[in-house]
Amino acid sequence: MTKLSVNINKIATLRNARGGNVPDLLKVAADIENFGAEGITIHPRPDERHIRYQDARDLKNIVTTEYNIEGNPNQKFIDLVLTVKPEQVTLVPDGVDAITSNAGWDTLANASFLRDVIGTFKAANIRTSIFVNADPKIVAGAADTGTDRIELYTESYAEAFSKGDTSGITPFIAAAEMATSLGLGINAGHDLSLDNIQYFSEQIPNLLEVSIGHALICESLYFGLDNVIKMYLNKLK
Ligand SMILES: CC(=O)[C@@H](O)[C@H](O)COP(=O)(O)O
Ligand SMILES: NCC(=O)COP(=O)(O)O
Repeated sequence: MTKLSVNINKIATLRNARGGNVPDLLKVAADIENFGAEGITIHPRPDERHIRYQDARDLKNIVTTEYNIEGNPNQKFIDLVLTVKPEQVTLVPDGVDAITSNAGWDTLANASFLRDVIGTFKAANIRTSIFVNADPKIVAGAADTGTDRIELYTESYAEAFSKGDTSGITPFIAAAEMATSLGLGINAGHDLSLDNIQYFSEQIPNLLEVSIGHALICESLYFGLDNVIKMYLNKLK
């Protein structure tokens, strides 16, 4: 059974566009859970262009499912996560000026840094995940850091799938098999959508969780949040 965690960055983007509190991020998060989502994901970025650090703290009192905070582990992010204590933290190596996440960790080159950060979060009883490309060597490097899970960076799969090419799944199957053989849990995310999610979840063994934001909010413009969440849950059965 694969859990659906809804990334609510785009709700914060919409709210910030007018400077007020519409839509109310906390109410939307609670509604998303009531509609059936099994987790809430946020990705506070240093410029707070969507999720603000205060949002991350406020959501702690609202989220009753699984709370997942993603981000690049600079000291401010580490302090935030240790204060909020979500169920899961996902480490993403995003540049400050990147428009969105655009790479997974090189777990070999950053082994000692990642080991330290993972150790800090695990000592606080927070489950850890590392965002990685679908590469068995990189997955093996992630296992060496002591992380609980990896998050497979699915952009390349989504891009190929949108052109009718399902062979983009092949490296993800190899990476997932490596993860399972090393005892790592498997999450996935980035550019997953109603179009590509079912094939991905059917092909990837032991997929524990997907986090989906951009496409899910876009699809909700046409079908409504409640319907879209149920459509995802149906495809993940
Ligand atoms: C980690 C990841 O894959 C991202 O998709 C992410 O959390 C989205 O971030 P933005 O909403 O800032 O594009
Ligand atoms: N971890 C991926 C995520 O939270 C959402 O990514 P996207 O669906 O906004 O591309």
